[in-house]
Amino acid sequence: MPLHELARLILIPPEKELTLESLMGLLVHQRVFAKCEGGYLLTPISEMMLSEGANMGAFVCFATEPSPEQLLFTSKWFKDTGKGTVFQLAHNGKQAWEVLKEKPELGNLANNAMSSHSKEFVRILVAKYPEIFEGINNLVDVGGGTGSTVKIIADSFPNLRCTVFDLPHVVDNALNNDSISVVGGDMFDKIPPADTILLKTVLHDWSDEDCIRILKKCKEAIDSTINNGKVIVVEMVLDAETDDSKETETKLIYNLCLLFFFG
Ligand SMILES: C[S@@+](CC[C@H](N)C(=O)[O-])C[C@H]1O[C@@H](n2cnc3c(N)ncnc32)[C@H](O)[C@@H]1O
Repeated sequence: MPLHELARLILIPPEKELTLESLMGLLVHQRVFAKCEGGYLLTPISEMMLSEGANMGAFVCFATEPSPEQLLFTSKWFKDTGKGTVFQLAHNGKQAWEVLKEKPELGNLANNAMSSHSKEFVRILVAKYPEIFEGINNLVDVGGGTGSTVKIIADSFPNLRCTVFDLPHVVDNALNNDSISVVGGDMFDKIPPADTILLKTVLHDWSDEDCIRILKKCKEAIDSTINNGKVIVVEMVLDAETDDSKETETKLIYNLCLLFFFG
């Protein structure tokens, strides 16, 4: 795409086109775009930010909000011997989930980031590892956000009854349809009963002690009369066909986000 066309599409006034060109130069240097004779091309990095597929753009928006200067706390955090996260240091000790509740616009960014992650990675999960879901009747996706993950699972396995379980203000925005139940609550109190519990990109947010508390609640939720009950833990899905640089960038963006929000 030529520069002037790009400027026109993203509503940059002509007097700022020169600055846009400098910015594009920097982004070309960082391999976010490539330069060709007629203008600029997408690279594997910018392809990841297209709205279809693994839209890491939503992740970048989340990781750089509410304000980049908070990243300055990272240096302080490394030197600090306290137990909190970078995010807590920048927010008077409050945990990320509390602040996401208090600031709905930031909460929406977080939910969109997770949802875009799910759309790509759960699609790979159900296509490449269908055996994980075979033989199960009902599944609760704990910390399932607004339900993108269970939607893909329910569409792929129509006989499976799926529930999305998350904090009440999060599931308020969840998809609600015949194949999916929506339950609001706190996983540290009680998880709805099921024969299978899914924890996708949830445990990494918590300390070892908290993970043990969550896993004990999962065990309580699985009916003891079922002998094939299970907990499925998904942290990272790798697709053998995925371009190496894409995979590296995905991990980088993801890990930066984790470092900042969850320590
Ligand atoms: C990193 S997100 C993962 C979302 C989703 N599993 C996914 O992969 O798209 C973690 C989720 O845990 C939820 N969560 C945090 N504390 C929770 C709690 N005490 N009980 C239930 N869900 C909680 C958050 O609201 C958020 O949706």
